[in-house]
Amino acid sequence: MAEYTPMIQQYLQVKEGAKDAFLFFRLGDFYEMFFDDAILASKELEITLTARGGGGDGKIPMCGVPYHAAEGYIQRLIEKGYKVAICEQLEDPATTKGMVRRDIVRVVTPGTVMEGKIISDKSNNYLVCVTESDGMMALSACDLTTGELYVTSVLSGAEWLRDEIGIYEPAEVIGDALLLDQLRSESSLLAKPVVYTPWEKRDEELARRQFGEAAWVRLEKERGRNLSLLISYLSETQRRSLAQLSQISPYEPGHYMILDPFTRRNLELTETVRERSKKGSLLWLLDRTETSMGARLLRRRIDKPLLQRAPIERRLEAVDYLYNQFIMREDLRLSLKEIYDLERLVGRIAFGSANGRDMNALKLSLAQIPALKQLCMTSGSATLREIGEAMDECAELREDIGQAIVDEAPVSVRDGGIIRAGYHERLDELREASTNGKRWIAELEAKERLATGIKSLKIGYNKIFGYYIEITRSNLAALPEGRYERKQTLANAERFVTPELKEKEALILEAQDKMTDLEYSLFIALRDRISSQIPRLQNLAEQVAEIDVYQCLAAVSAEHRFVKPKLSDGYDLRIEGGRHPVVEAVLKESAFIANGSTLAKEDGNILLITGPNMAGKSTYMRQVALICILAQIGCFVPAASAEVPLIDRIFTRIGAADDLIGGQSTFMVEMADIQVMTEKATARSLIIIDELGRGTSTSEGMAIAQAVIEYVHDTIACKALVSTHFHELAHLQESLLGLRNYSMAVQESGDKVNFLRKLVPGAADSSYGIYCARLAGLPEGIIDRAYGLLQSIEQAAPPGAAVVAGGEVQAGNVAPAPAAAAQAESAYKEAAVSLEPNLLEESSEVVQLSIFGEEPPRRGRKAAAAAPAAEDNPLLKAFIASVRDADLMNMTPLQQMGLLNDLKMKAREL
Ligand SMILES: Nc1ncnc2c1ncn2[C@@H]1O[C@H](COP(=O)(O)OP(=O)(O)OP(=O)(O)O)[C@@H](O)[C@H]1O
Repeated sequence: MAEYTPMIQQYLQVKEGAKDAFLFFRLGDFYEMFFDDAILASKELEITLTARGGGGDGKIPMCGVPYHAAEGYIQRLIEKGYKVAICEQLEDPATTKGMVRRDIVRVVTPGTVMEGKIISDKSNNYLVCVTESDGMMALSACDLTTGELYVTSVLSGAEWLRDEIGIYEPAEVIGDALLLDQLRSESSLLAKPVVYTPWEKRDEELARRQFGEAAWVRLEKERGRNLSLLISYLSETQRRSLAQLSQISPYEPGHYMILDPFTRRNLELTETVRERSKKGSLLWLLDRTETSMGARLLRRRIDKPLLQRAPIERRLEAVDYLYNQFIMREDLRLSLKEIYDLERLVGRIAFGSANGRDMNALKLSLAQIPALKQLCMTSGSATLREIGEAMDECAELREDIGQAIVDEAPVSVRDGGIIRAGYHERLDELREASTNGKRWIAELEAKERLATGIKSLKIGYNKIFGYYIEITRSNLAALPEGRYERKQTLANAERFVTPELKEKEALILEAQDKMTDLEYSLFIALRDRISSQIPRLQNLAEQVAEIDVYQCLAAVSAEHRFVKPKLSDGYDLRIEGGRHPVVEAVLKESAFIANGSTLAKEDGNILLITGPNMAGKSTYMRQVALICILAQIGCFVPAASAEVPLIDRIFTRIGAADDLIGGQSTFMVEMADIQVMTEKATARSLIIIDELGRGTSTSEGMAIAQAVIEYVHDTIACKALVSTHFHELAHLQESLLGLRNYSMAVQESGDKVNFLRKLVPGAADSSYGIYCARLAGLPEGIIDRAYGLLQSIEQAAPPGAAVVAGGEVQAGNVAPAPAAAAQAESAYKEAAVSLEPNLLEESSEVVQLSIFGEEPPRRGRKAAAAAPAAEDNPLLKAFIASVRDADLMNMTPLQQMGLLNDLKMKAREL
């Protein structure tokens, strides 16, 4: 094989260090890409693919982008989830003999990008690092644009890692390869695509230097290991100072409520299930923050409700005070409005990309601090006073910027015009020289016009020829011969110079060069001074964000008539007049029907909710969860009154969110989730299950539902809201002391059904499914046929077969007729005798149901009568034995399901 040219060899050598990234290889005014990089980049960026000789066999694919426009192309690749390594020329080609040295100066990755569309004002851009050793797992989450760095650890647990990552919604995850493989297989759970980068290298020395010895020694071992891995990755990709990462924020997972990704999505905390948009989410309702930092903090708080009483009370105290202080809220708002994104400004200062405008934005923001501080310190809230007292105004930084930078600073920091007059003596002198020179030139122009009598004579300037005297062709005849030296001929003019003019030009240009250099170095010195104060500015940013969140939560609470929740010491949850905050907000004025909730040891901690489709069951269950979350983030809650305990974890199985997961059946996902729930839920958890057991056949679904409810009741003993279409489960209220039947009331009038959205005691007895199907616009043909079939089933069943035959709700009768278990059972027995042959299979499944639990909910008489005597049939004997020996109480629902399936297969052979 022929040898590559030295340049291509250099390229290949550099590319070795950036195998998983596009290599932007600087060649003069372009960044070029070669080989496969070029082929892929030309597709992704829609730029022309060419080829060049470079030694080797055949031509090398190549494409490129101009260096001044590279930023846009890099952003596009990052948004598509790629990485870009930028390779610069490290020597000036003009002064270098032979090949210029080139090397990678930075690798831009989705988790480390500093600018562009991917960086949204109101959310963080996290790089997450995961590690595991000696049975401990650690996770750190770092946002380079704001300088936030969180780290935590637990005893190893795959679900924990999944839940924790779900909270950060990172753009990129790095760390132990094995962990990453696991996470990758679950990445459909995350809201946005993630780039995974296995990374094993650690640099503890660097990490110690970065965070300081004092902070380092306090870190738990696995956390330290994790951060030294993170720092090694950052230093290899960023290759510059990371002054914004000055403080580590370690936290204990046990201090926060746990919300798995399903639950966060089901409850629509930060985005809606269907559109995945912020609009319609809890965050959307709550976000009245005035600053970007406030918006991000609010989001973090929603993502991590607290589990400890004292900090919740502290937050509630501030919200409570501001709730009634409209004028104070307004004053705070006006001040906050003027504050720019301090965290991101600080990020840019540390990164070295801040310009004069950023400095001014910092100055203007700092100018608001004294007023903000004063408002807090004189407030009637202890929390706000504490924040106010701790606020460092950073006044000298504001003055420093004010003295140095002009009010209307240019975008570029290299072209001058950025430093204020009077700031630096030498700069003023140079400016004077340059201004004098320019004045001299203006005078020369006037003088020469007079001397030559050419009125259109003008003195111009361009970068190539410098200053020149320009005379139009028509006036050339009037110019005395030899007055100027000819320099350049244009189509309709001649350009001239004089030695005097060139002399002045040299002076002016020299002054200008020196001026821009000096301005640049003065600016950098200022930026460095500010950079050394980053931790102070970061603290301030945090305080501003916190104040912003309090005014925001108070404003929303006041506007939507929320009340202060009482945190109960014990176990009980009592909500009066609870509302779903978002559904209420989108419904027209006071159309939302409030409902209370009592989940208490004495009054029942499981609500089994039946009711027709569309009746408001899901809304109700979500509202209870949201009220708990709101209370634990330190916000008022949508209710007439609320006493809530500290919930350690919320599990939800609601609605259509699971349909989003590819590959697995809804039912299997539900079962797997319930399996996690049985393992992780504690007595302090809240479980919400919508339409439990819906993904399988009626009888099996019902069996599973009952088994799960019994397990929650007997073993976990936590609070639970369970909705079901299986009205037959109502009988559980008799055997389970802690379970209460409730239903969503409806009112029938004629052939119309009114959804009253009112939770009433007792079970419902109809699903009004066909009615809802009509509301959804199904063709009348289908609706009529369905009613016809329903009627034939009803006729098959004798009067009173409420379970099968539908409701007894009378017009004007709010509460549904109680479908008591005894009544339902006898109705079912009657119905089973006279069922159509094609419905017999259904009834035989009921028989299998009966062998499932120790206390069968009901038996189908017909099938029972047809059963052969066991002693005549060895198969039946074995069948009965496997039922008898099954240790139901020690089985997970999944195992129970397996058993049921087994029995079903055996039953077929009988
Ligand atoms: N308390 C309420 N007050 C007023 N409107 C409500 C209330 N609860 C629910 N709604 C409205 O009723 C609609 C249906 O509610 P929801 O989805 O909770 O019903 P559901 O009983 O869970 O139905 P399905 O069983 O079909 O899922 C909601 O979109 C909402 O607009």
